[in-house]
Amino acid sequence: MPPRQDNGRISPPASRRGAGFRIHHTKIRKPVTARLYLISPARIEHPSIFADELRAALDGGDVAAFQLRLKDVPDDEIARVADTLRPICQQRDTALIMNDRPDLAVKLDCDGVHVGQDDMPYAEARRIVGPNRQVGVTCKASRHLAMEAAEAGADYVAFGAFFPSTTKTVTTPADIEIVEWWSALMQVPCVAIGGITVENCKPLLVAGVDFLAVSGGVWNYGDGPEAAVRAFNELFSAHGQP
Ligand SMILES: Cc1ncc(COP(=O)(O)OP(=O)(O)O)c(N)n1
Ligand SMILES: Cc1nc(C(=O)O)sc1CCOP(=O)(O)O
Ligand SMILES: [Mg+2]
Repeated sequence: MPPRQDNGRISPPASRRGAGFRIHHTKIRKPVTARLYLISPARIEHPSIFADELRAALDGGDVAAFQLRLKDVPDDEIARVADTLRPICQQRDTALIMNDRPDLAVKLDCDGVHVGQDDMPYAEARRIVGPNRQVGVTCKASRHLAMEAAEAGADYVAFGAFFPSTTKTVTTPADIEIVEWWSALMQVPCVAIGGITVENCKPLLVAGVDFLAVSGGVWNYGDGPEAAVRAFNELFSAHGQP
């Protein structure tokens, strides 16, 4: 059976989902309208409690990717969290992306890895994860870094930070114009990150962003994560309509 093509996303056949180590991984492809790329909190103390929050968030609507971004956490703890959250992501065709660590992306059967400029070069990450997993690269506010990453084969480039973030203090300010420029010229999808909320994201949609990477704007949303995901998706649909 050929893979199902659905709004720019290719899903594995149902018969191959959740059946041990996967050959086909959920892909991040250029979408027709913007999509959400959810970033985890930096610490998850109780995986089973967070699993309920993630389920609720994903019940709010479409989420293209969920990045496990645990900082200063031992590998065995990352493994425990990934093992708890992987089936939730797989069930909903949400790509599970490991932050910083291509080795763990492979070991923990994630769909891809995100690497920053201080983590390792794109080529090294690709060598470790192989051709079937996604590799995304932080390009801050640099056209040059983004062109280099896309040329090298990155599955997406990430620009930011567009707004002040309460999740990460040291960030490079990025201008929305870089998204306008990228989306007008390039086919490789671009992700915007940094302090993005339901309230402030509209200019990024107008600029043609492919994915909004959001942490605080979902987990700290007044009405809860499910309502945040629903509100983002309503904005995406409204923006996609003529
Ligand atoms: C989608 C996405 N974009 C950018 C980043 C930032 O990555 P990096 O610069 O490596 O910083 P840390 O996340 O490792 O603190 C990201 N994680 N995801
Ligand atoms: C992980 C990260 N990287 C950034 C960058 O600018 O590269 S901003 C950021 C934090 C994202 O969380 P929030 O949506 O809560 O601001
Ligand atoms: Mg990093």
